[in-house]
Amino acid sequence: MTSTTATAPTLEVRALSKRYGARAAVDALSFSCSPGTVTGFLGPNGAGKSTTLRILTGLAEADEGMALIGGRRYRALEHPARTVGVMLDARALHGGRTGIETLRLTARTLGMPRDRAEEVLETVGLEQAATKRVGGYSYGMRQRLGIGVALMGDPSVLVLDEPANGLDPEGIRWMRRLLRSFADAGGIVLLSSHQLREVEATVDRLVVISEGRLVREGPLEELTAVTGTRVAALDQAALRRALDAHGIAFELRAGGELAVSLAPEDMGRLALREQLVLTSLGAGAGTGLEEVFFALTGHEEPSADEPAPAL
Ligand SMILES: Nc1ncnc2c1ncn2[C@@H]1O[C@H](COP(=O)(O)OP(=O)(O)OP(=O)(O)O)[C@@H](O)[C@H]1O
Repeated sequence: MTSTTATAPTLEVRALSKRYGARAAVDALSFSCSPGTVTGFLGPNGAGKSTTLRILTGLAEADEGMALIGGRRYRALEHPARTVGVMLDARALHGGRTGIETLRLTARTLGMPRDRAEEVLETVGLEQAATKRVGGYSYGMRQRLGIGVALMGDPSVLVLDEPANGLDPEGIRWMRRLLRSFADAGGIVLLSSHQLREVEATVDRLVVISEGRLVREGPLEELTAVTGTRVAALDQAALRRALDAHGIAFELRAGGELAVSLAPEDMGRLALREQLVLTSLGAGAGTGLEEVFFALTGHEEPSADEPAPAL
């Protein structure tokens, strides 16, 4: 989105449902994205991300509810491809055309000036590969070209399905800068991923789904905030009684520790007062990131000393 483009309309998914046979791919899903934001649409494989994005971009019909851009369905937009830039599958690009041919064809289809293709080629960093056939592109190069096709009509909304797939760390940094400046100019970005780590540095909001349903929606910092304390005592029963007596909420966590809604310092004070011998005490009982991870993987978040998944 260029700085001269009018502010983006809001993107809104309202009570959206879609069934395939007996199975609900999307189940009463609602969320929204405002101009100026990059939203990560996260969920494990089969969660319903692609189905939602396909309905949003007019490629599938909802059974119930709706997906709206500026209050309208994609197909009811005056200039859909110039309002919403879409990349659902970069592998679908025609392998026999060169990069520049692909962009020129898209420019012509969308009624954009011919030199827009060169401009976009530069934006996506494919000048060196302009005359090479797309069939010979790496997956990461195809992703760049796919993002170029999405940007062609100078849209105010970008919808990208797994755009980080196949990008190397430099490619991910490039994408982050591109999407950030798009949003800073007032655009909306909605991008899907099945890996929080992959998009953590790129997005500023998360919409997390699992089995077609919303798990969490909100700012990244809020959803990944580390709060509370992990604690264990020599006498766990006495620790639980003390917490109960003070009306302090706790949950049992892996390894027998308790996740307590207190700052570590306050937990330490309480233990001193109650004469409890603590065997472990640490910040980060977590609620946000753990739930996000659990929704994505069905497992708890790896501890800090386990290596994070590679980018
Ligand atoms: N055309 C279809 N026909 C039948 N079932 C489908 C179809 N499209 C999706 N599904 C099913 O709907 C559910 C959601 O799939 P969807 O592709 O939307 O999930 P996803 O979150 O995008 O997953 P992935 O990350 O694997 O692409 C899955 O169980 C999938 O098998």
